[in-house]
Amino acid sequence: MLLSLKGNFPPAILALADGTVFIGNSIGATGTTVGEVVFNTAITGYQEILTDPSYCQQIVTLTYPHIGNYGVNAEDIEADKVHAAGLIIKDLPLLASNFRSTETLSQYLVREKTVAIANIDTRKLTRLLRDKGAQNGAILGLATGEAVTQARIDEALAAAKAAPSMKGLDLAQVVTTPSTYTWDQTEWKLGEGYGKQAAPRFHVVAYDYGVKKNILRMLAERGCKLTVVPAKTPAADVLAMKPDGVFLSNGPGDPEPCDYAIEATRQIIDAGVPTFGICLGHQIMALASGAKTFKMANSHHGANHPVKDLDNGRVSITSQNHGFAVEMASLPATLRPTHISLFDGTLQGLERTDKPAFCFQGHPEASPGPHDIAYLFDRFTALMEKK
Ligand SMILES: NC(=O)CC[C@H](N)C(=O)O
Repeated sequence: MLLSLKGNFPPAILALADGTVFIGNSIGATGTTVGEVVFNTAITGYQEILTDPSYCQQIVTLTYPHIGNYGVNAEDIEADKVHAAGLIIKDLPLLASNFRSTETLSQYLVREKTVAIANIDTRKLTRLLRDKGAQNGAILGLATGEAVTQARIDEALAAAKAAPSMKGLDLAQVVTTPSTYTWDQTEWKLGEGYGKQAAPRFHVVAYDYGVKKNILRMLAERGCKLTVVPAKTPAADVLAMKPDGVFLSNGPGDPEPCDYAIEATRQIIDAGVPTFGICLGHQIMALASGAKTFKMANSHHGANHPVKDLDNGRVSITSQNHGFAVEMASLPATLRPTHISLFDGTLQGLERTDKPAFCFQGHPEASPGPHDIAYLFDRFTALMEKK
């Protein structure tokens, strides 16, 4: 039997901007955190989710009830630190058991200074978020010996209400790398760990708007030598490197205020360089091509989202993490829809009809999630090959 750790952890308060309050236990750092509360339906991959830079200023609720059961390790990371603003779970199992585990989830959260709450009704919270749409929240992780008082609840409510709206926030420039670096790590293999790219066939410049490491690994695995550049690098600097292709990464926040990225992407695509964008990169490519984006009422976060390839009717189960989307009705003649979500019909993939450029809203790099749509990375190398 998995024993709940209730009682061994100090209390924590979760308050939503609409006034809803949940009382649970603090399983991470002591203190207050605020952010947009979203729910993710993946059943594994909590460490990849916590470290995904696209979760900057978002508090993640995991709908799967047992989180922490296989511990954490030094390898399953998508960035060098936790980026999620906080974590909400139902049950933290007493035992963390896995041959790769080096630490428990709780120890990791404390070390990463991440505020987290357990032992709340995550089903109730998820239904509320689904019915009312995205909203801000705050978690107060109390210290041992501290009690939940009306004053602390009011403090949490005030923090939730004061949190900034995700709409209009440019967070790519907050999480991007401060300087250019090269990347040669390839995909993880059982018994071997991560590999090293030895014989590159292509030089790809990757714009880092909050890039997940597994994207870089999957590109390196396919023969790409990577130069990762800061989000605000001008197109001229990138074109001067004479890349075979340019990659536009995932990232947090609203794509619309990222005018520097939209302008650079326009110039790179105009120059005819093969270009591939994922998630925020997909939205930026769409904006650079004349389409519009909008904030979704129900964002997509999970590892089980069906997406249809409109060219062949094939359905892939995909990993998703976005709160904005490209408006189908806004597509100019030069943008062709290639994929749609079978959950809500929203746009999932686009291709330029006049240039070698395409993009995807979900996450072909998975991490966590299924690998069904990894073929998009091969499509990118094929585009560079052709060129
Ligand atoms: N994972 C991402 O790149 C997310 C893109 C964007 N921040 C959104 O929420 O839609």
